[in-house]
Amino acid sequence: MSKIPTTVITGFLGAGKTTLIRHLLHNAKGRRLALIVNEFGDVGVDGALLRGCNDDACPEDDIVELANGCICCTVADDFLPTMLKLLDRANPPDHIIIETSGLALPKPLVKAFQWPEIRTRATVDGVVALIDADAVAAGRFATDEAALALARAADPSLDHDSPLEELYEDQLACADLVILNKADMVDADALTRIEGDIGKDIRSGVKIVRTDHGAIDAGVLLGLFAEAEEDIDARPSHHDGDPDHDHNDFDSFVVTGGEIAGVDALVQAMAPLIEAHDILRIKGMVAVAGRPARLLVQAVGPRIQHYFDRAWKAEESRLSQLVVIGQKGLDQAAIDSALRAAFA
Ligand SMILES: Nc1nc2c(ncn2[C@@H]2O[C@H](COP(=O)(O)OP(=O)(O)OP(=O)(O)O)[C@@H](O)[C@H]2O)c(=O)[nH]1
Repeated sequence: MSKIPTTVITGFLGAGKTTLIRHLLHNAKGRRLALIVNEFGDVGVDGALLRGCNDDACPEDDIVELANGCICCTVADDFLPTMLKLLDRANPPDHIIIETSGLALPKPLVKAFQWPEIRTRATVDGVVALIDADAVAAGRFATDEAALALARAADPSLDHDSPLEELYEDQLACADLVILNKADMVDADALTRIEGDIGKDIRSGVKIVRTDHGAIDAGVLLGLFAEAEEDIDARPSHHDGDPDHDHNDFDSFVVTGGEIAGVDALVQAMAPLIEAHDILRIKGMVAVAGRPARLLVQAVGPRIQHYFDRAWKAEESRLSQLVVIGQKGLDQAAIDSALRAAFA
């Protein structure tokens, strides 16, 4: 029996993993893909985004959400049963894609493929690290010293050895392919510089590909034949031998309410909050008073994006839910009450 290839997509919060997977679904060239989406927090924004694309190429039933934060901590309870269910299907997928939560260390997940029940039936075709060129160019979780020096000057509290940077380096060190995404937002010189920096953190032979909105050919992304679970020891990690890893350094919570008064009110509430607190990511689905469509909200660092993705369905209640993810110690009460100012 041949093993089902699985691609693990890592990448820091907001790097563009969901966007890349949407592109892949639209360009799967006849491959039957199943997706395992590891949400951070229990509001399935990425799963909803993938399902919400209203396209035949999106395999509604083949999108499985893991909502327990970190795959590596819930391997036995959550990840393994989910994998086995996919593998046991009468008509199993041709390829499985795993979107990690954006705060996940890749290595423990790859290790899960060594479990006897999985090892004989699935293999890690490749670990893909998606890098947010815009964020790295701005010196956020960059190894680039010039950018980092600039960021340091702007922010004396920036810690070079922060878990953010370790996570970034771990994702690169485990990768079989690096995708430098958001290439549209950064000039050519900066891209070349970032590639040089990334080159120091990746294993030899690993290629870097530039993308805009994750637009990469399925033939480049899938079929790397890495069998990553077999050579896991060749992939260094800051957390080798460390059973207690770092996701405890992050906080996440959900702000839930009814309708918001308007899009501007929400943006006005969010922008100063992101600046004042250690917020890495805000995303969610929002009901806007008087509007039949659902508003998707995405903030990555200081950039806030929003668009109406589809009409609310009759059976859905018009609830607004925003997931806030940040460094440990977020002032949840202050953030919650400031966001609530936007509600109708
Ligand atoms: N300009 C630009 N924006 C992008 C690109 N790729 C993604 N984005 C935007 O960046 C935001 C985050 O993208 P997502 O695909 O949700 O990122 P993610 O990695 O899945 O995020 P998490 O799951 O929260 O970690 C969205 O607003 C995207 O529209 C790109 O190449 N260029």
